[in-house]
Amino acid sequence: MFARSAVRALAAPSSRLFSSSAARSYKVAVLGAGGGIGQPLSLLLKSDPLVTSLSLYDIRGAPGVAADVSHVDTASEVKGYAADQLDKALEGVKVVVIPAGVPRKPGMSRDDLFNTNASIVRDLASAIARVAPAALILVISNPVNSTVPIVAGTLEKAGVFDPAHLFGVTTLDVVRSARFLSGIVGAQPSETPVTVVGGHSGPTIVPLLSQTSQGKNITGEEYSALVHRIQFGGDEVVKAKDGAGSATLSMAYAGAKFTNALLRGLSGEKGVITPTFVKSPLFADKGIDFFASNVELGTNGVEKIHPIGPISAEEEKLLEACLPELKKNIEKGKAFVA
Ligand SMILES: NC(=O)C1=CN([C@@H]2O[C@H](COP(=O)(O)OP(=O)(O)OC[C@H]3O[C@@H](n4cnc5c(N)ncnc54)[C@H](O)[C@@H]3O)[C@@H](O)[C@H]2O)C=CC1
Ligand SMILES: O=C([O-])CC(=O)C(=O)O
Repeated sequence: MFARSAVRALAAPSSRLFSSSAARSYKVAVLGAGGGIGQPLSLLLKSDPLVTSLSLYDIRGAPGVAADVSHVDTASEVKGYAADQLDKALEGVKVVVIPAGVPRKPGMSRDDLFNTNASIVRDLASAIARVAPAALILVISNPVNSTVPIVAGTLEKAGVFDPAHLFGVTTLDVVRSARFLSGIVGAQPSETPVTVVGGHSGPTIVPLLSQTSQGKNITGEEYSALVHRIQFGGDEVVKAKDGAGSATLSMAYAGAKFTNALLRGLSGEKGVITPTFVKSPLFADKGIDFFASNVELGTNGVEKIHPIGPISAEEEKLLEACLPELKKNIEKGKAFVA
């Protein structure tokens, strides 16, 4: 994000986090903008040159966040909306990012958030279906394995579901994998990208280290420890925050990174490929119709869902453990909407 020269960094808001070769620009809404993720995410989106207009909504605090963020010296417009202004916040929006909902406390699983977050996400999806049915929707709220099917089901009921427009944001797993692997092999994280497939909770997070030149030689205990750290990176933060919530800053970074990738794809940039949790044919024969894998992002959102490719025997085992859990999470989300 920050260039080596401080002067250049201040003068040029575009950065490594936000690459942009495109001339188009977009109105983006953040629902849950007052929260731990929502605030830094709104700040980062204000710095993204592809975002022309930011619409910040929360049941509390969004106008204040908007006033604050609006002073950042990039050209985009920022408006904040109070609890009773959801429809207004969604007017004319191209992309909606949803970090609304409660986070974990120590001892909780992501699934323990279902009872609170399922209805929050459903109600927001209903409003999107009504006001901005063509918007692309990025779901951050946990449990992602269930909230994405809830949004899909809600849009389906309203007759406006477009599978190319709905994404579960699993970028934090990708960010963590690159960072943790880089630390082990002593390289830059940009040199250690890892494709992460499956879902977004514990054993459903499947990093494909064998597909990377830097990761494929990691074996034995070191391999097991790295996979465990990637799968349970969220717990590491929940524990360290000791009751004050879960990952917010790294998630805001990951959310802004994924949003920028999506906007670049929408703008016509070719070859924008990143893992994300989408309606997917890859394991549909096993009754699993949402799955994270590499997805090419294009002018209409999902352009192409890539197969997972060749994987190691260990990764076959990880996938075996992932699928039944993921299926259960997806079915729980579907049942909630049905
Ligand atoms: N996908 C991922 O990788 C990650 C997902 N998360 C999830 O993101 C969610 C948010 O986490 P935090 O920002 O830390 O929580 P937070 O509690 O700090 O913020 C949540 C915000 O949502 C707002 N909110 C609640 N109901 C709402 C509604 N109906 N409409 C609009 N806003 C509403 C709250 O007022 C609050 O400002 C959690 O579910 C958490 O588990 C967190 C980290 C990573
Ligand atoms: O762990 C949590 O609850 C938040 C999250 O999804 C993550 O940090 O990956």
